Amino acid sequence: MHAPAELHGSFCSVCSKVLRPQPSRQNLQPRLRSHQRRYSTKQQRMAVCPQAVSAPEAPPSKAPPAEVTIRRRAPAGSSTQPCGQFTFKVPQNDGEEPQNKLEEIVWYKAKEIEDMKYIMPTERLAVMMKAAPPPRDFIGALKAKAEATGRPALIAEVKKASPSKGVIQPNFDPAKIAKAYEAGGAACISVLTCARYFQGSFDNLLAIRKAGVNCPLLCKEFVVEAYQLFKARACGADAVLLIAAVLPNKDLQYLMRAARKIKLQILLEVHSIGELERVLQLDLEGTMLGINNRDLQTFEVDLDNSKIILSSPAGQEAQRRGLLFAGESGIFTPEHVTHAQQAGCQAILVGESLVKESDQAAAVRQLLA
Ligand SMILES: O=C(O)c1ccccc1NCC(=O)[C@H](O)[C@H](O)COP(=O)(O)O
Repeated sequence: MHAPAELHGSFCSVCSKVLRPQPSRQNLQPRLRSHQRRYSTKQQRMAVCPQAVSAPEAPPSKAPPAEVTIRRRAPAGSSTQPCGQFTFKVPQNDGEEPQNKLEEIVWYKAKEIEDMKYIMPTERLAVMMKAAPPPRDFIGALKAKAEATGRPALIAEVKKASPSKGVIQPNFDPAKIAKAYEAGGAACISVLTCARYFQGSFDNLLAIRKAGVNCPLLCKEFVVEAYQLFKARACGADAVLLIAAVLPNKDLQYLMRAARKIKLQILLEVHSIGELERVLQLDLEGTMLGINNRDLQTFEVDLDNSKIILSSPAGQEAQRRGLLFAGESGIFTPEHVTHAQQAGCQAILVGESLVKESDQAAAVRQLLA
C-alpha cells in the first residue's frame, strides 16, 4: 500500500516535517518561524537550517501565552543530514543535557524512531497498516457512555510503570488487564507504548486488540513523527495521543492531518490555559481534548487544573464549540471523578489507581460508583 500522498517526501531531520521541493518564500515563513522558536540565536538557526541564511527574519508575532517549551534534539552522528533536495547541518549538541524529564523522553524518541524504522521500514509498516482491523469510534464511545450513565466515561490505562512512580504493577498482563477494565465498565482503553520510560510496547497494543477487547484503543505515546502514527494504526489503535507541550502548532496540524488520513482519532493533551488557547487555533475535526492534571515537567498533580482551564475564556469557548474533554491523571476516588465532572469533563483518563489493584474490574466499578 502507498502512504497517503501528503506523507510522501523526505522528513526534515531537524523538525520532522515533510519537506516539499523548492518552497516559495511565502511558504517558507511558517517553517522558518518554527526553527526560530526552537533555536534562540540566529547563529544557531543558521547552523541548523541553511534556508535561514537566505530568507529574511520572520516578523515578530504577537506575544505568546506562557507555556512549556520542549526543545527538539538533533540526531546524533553526522553533522550533515541529506533531506530531499536539501542538506541540513545539524548542531552537534553532544554533552547537552535535557532540561526536564519530558524533554529527555522526547529526545530519546528521535533515536527510538530511527531504530524502529531500521527494523521495520515505512513501506512494510504501510502494508501492516492496511491489514489492521478497521478503526473504531473512540470519541463516539466516550460520548455514548457519558450520555448513558450521566457520569464521565472512563478511559482506563494499561500502565506498568511510570517515571514518577516506578513499577506500579509487577504482575503485568496487558490483555488480561484490558479485559478486566472492559468488564468493569470502561468505555475505552489507553495503552502506554513507550518502552524505556513506562515499560510499555506496541506489542501490548497488538495483543490487546488480538485478545478481542471491544473498547476502542488509545495509543499513549510521545508522538513526534508520522511514523509513530502508522505504527499505532498498524497495531490496532483507534486514537492516538498528541501532546501540545511537545509539539508546536505547525507540527500538531501536520500530525493531525496525517492521523485523519489513516482514520485515527486524536486525544490532544494540554496542561495550561496558554496551550488550550494555542490549540484552539487548529482544525480540531476528529479531535477531543485532554487536560493533564500532572505537570509533565515536575510530575506534580493538581486536580484543580481541569477546573482552572475549563473555566477560563478559552475553556468556555472550547465547550461552546462542543469539544469533548477528558480529565487526566491523579484520579483515585469517586469524589475525584465528581470533581472532574464538575469542572466540565465528560471523560476521565485513569491509570495508576486502577492498574495497581489485583482485581481491576472491581476497581473500575468502585471508581465509577
Ligand atoms: O505518569 C507519569 O509519571 C508521567 C510522567 C511523565 C510524562 C507522562 C506521564 N504520565 C502519562 C499520563 O498522562 C498518565 O499515565 C495518565 O494521565 C494516567 O495518570 P494516572 O492515573 O495518574 O496514572
